[in-house]
Amino acid sequence: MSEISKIVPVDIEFQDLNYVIKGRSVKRVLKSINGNFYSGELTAILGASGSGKTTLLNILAGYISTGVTGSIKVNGTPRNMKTFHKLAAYIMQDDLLQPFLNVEEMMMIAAKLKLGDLKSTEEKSATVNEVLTLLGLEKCLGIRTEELSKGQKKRLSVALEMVSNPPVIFLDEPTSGMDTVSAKQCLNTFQTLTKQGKTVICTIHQPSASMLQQFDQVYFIHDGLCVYNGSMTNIIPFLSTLGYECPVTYSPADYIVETVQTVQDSALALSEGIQNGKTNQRDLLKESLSSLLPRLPFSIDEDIDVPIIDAHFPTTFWSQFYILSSRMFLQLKRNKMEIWLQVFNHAVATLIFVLLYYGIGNNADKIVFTYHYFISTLIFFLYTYTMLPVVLFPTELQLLKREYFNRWYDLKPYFLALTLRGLPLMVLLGLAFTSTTYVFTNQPIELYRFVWFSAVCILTAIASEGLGMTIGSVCNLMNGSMLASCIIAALILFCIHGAGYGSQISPIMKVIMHFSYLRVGIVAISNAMFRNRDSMDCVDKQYCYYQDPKRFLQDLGVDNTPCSLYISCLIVFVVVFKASGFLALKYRLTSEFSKIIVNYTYKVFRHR
Ligand SMILES: Nc1ncnc2c1ncn2[C@@H]1O[C@H](COP(=O)(O)OP(=O)(O)OP(=O)(O)O)[C@@H](O)[C@H]1O
Repeated sequence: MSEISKIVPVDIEFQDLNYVIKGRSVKRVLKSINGNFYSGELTAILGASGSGKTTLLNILAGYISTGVTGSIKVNGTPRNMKTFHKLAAYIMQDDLLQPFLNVEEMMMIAAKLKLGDLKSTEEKSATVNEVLTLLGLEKCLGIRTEELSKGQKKRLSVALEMVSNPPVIFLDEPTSGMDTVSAKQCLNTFQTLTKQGKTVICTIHQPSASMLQQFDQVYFIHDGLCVYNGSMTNIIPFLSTLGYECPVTYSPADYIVETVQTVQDSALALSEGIQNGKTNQRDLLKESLSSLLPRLPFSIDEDIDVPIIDAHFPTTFWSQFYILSSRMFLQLKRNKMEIWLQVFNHAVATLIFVLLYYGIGNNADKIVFTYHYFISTLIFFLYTYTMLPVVLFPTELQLLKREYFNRWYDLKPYFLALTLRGLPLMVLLGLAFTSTTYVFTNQPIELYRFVWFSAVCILTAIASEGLGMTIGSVCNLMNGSMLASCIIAALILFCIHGAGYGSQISPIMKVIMHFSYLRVGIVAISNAMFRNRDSMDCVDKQYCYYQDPKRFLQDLGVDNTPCSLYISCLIVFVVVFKASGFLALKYRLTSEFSKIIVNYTYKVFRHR
């Protein structure tokens, strides 16, 4: 028997399921609903927009847990999320696929991450081919994901999860945006999966009558209540018993949705008639066939066919890191546009800096301009590397969501791979920028000064990337851009405050200013570049105040602290911002983590 046809039947049952959102007002999205979804069946959750379909799917898949009460059972035993995660795959509505990779590469990466280190490459390749053939994608092997049609993309999303052969598949509106033919093809695919004994549950928005015939079970929701639960063929008799006659020209599904919205109290009547989902108007034949399949309780790990190596994941930390790094570097290599844009950005900036500050480096009359050059350089690195993740990370998050939620890998190896991905280009372009501008602005040709200067610039860039990642993880593009601009402005203000009047800066203000890593950077650069230096060139030596650059350092309020201390301080900033980026990402992706923070904050304020 082939790998993917070995399946354990999984039934899902939920009772008295409530979901309450506590925002500005309390909203009860699901109201004590009940239901049973069976293995080997294709189930649709239906209802008007805003009725609660996605919410129910999210709760059943375990994507939402805060604010949920009621019981969810898997094969008769209470759902254990740790085990259930290994049984189920969740394909979200706005699932994005990794760009710049072809179908075969995507599938092999999924296989490497999901099938673990215990299976050979040949075995993984065989599974990939089998899944692709099953989902009708065998001819798309070399096609890049962005060139696939909407239907092919959705099938690829399913194929990626199918690699580990999950017995339960949740899909949020898998046919939205497709024409009827593609939508029916997609549903045919899901029917094929149910024939292997899988439990396939999806939400569907406005399905055609012929599409509905493909479902074994339909579950209608209206305003958080279940208004029908059973087979399509039993809808009309059920409605009839409650006094609602569906006209012959009407699709029963449209009739239910319209009736509950337009006829007063009909939703309550239907909900009572179906006991809010407790009753299931199933086909008797299916019921008796389904009862023949043995159901195992899923309380122990041995029930699952996926090897578990790293407590929760099929592969070790370093395998995950290696696979993810390889994928990221392959994508970076193919994303020529991103590389060229960064090269262009640095080249234009270099040109502007050279034109603005050409040859001034040893000129005491122009020492203020030299200082401007240092500050502008830091601002360039701050701005570029903060804004890049703020702009790009919200999309990256969408890509990350499905893979992380479906337990392909842990966040730590992903974050490490992501951090290292941009580093070579950042260092290369950064050094090209600093060395060119350093030479053309005529700074002292002394290795240690150049090394300090470049080190501060690169560390500023890395810290800024961490800052940008933190903002990009918790904010969307618009809010993130605004927040980043405010933070950048504050960092610059604290950096340049009191320049020229250094002796007048109060000691407290000096301490506060060091919370801006830009300030730490500029102090480090000023020290490295102006201290222990020969007299600078002057046009008029008699009135050349800054001939000894030490005076300039005094006016800037820069004391004699060793440069290495400032570099250490910058490294601390790098660590803090990277850690905050990681925590922000975890907060965004893990509802449990968000819950811990919310509870902790609540406790702190309650005890005050
Ligand atoms: N985070 C949230 N905050 C406030 N209200 C929410 C939140 N999530 C969902 N809701 C509300 O819960 C209700 C159900 O939302 P849900 O997304 O489940 O509907 P749906 O039936 O899937 O709709 P659609 O077909 O348009 O996607 C809606 O009224 C929605 O406004």
